[in-house]
Amino acid sequence: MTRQKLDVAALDALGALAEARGWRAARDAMFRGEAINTSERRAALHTALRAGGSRLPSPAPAAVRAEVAATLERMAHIADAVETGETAALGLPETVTDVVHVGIGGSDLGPRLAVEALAPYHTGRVRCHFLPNVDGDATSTLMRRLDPRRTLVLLVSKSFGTQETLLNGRALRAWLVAAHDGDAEAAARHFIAVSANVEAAVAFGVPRNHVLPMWDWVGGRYSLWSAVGLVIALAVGMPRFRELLEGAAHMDDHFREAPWQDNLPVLLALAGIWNRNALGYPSFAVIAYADRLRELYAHLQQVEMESLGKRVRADGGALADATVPVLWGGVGSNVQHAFFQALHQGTDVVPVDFVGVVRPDHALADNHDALLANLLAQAAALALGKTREEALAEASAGDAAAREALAVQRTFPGDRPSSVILLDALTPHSLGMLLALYEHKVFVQGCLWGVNAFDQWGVELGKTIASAILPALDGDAEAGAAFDPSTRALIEAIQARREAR
Ligand SMILES: O=P(O)(O)OC[C@H]1O[C@H](O)[C@H](O)[C@@H](O)[C@@H]1O
Repeated sequence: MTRQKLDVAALDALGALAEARGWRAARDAMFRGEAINTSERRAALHTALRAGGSRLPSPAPAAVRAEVAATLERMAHIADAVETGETAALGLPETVTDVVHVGIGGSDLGPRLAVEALAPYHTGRVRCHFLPNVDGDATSTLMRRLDPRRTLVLLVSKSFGTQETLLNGRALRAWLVAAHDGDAEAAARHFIAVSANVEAAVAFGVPRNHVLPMWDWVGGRYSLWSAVGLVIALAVGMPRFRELLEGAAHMDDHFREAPWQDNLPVLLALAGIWNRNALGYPSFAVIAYADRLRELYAHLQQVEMESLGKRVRADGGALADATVPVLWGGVGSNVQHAFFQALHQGTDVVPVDFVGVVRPDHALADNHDALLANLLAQAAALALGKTREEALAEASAGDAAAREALAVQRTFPGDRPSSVILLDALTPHSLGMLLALYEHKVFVQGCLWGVNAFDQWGVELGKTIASAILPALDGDAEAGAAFDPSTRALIEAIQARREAR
């Protein structure tokens, strides 16, 4: 259900634009596995990861499908072993009570969202913990709280070169080696790695048969469907993980079959393009009225902003239009009591996607009705607003001038766009559909803007500078001298305060 500021003529014009830009041919090229990520000369075949759940024949290369099936089998062995307590047979610790998933960005956000969203489906065999950040606070807290002998560590990194993940991995390795009285081989049994860089994982010390592959044709932010999602399978069991894949595959089928007029990802994409380029709205909010989807907006920040945060076209040419709006969000109804004031009466219009769930997984019907009523009310209030006359009719106290002044404060402009996405229930299947919906929305927008939605060069520069800063922070004066005056001053300030302790 949408309340977008688009009339039929505008929608038709946008649809015609999508057709002229060849969105269908581009989509088919993606599903076939053509190298549509041109700057890295790679395919973007995340859809092949879930093709087993599709009703349509998969156009992905047979070799890709075979690797996907084989990896799913390996994941199933591990998940089943954890569920039945027969881990020792796979060379894993005899008892596993806790799983620590170490990974950041795409190797964190999607899996973490899914594990939280599917809480009612958890088998209860293991507790899952996530360690994305390099901040040692969380790492040391986990090492204090968990029993190393019963902990399984998943090192998840497509590149196996990510600083945060490797530092946390090394800290956990030292913790496990100490718990095994210096026996590195015994400690290695506690690790499983997921990476496209298998050799680096082996060099780190993960036994080769504990390394699950991913591939250069899966982008990090599209990777929860791969072995990167092993933690999901450990939390909910492999059959539920396959239901998640199936849900995504059903959205893939819809995306492949439906004409643009009925195609949900295309329609979401067109509404977004209209809001950004025709109406000039600089941001866009995703508000889930479901606590278990509290990380949805964070996952979508990466899916949308890393994919479409580009300032040149895929061919290097200049862009005609602005691209991705700033995506932000939170959980309703909490955020109504925080930032909704600005959404209703602020000077910037912020289009909103409201995501709700019709049937809850609990028996507190009154709570759930109130939750849904709030969702519906906010979408209506944004759209309809309140006129000055209505506000004036409500203002009873004071003289005419005071009532008039109050009425102005209490006027809502309305005419603020939103879409409402309702899931029948929050299940592995519907979650899969929801996440694939946004993936394909991004694909269509990338196609219309002419940008490569599958690379992310913009994250490199900061990483390079951080590596260069490390020796300077450690006191290498020569390294420090190479930086700009602000960075130099900050390094010196940090050093001075360290010495002052
Ligand atoms: O999975 P990894 O190779 O460790 O990468 C983790 C993340 O790091 C990078 O900075 C990229 O911006 C992300 O797209 C990626 O998901």
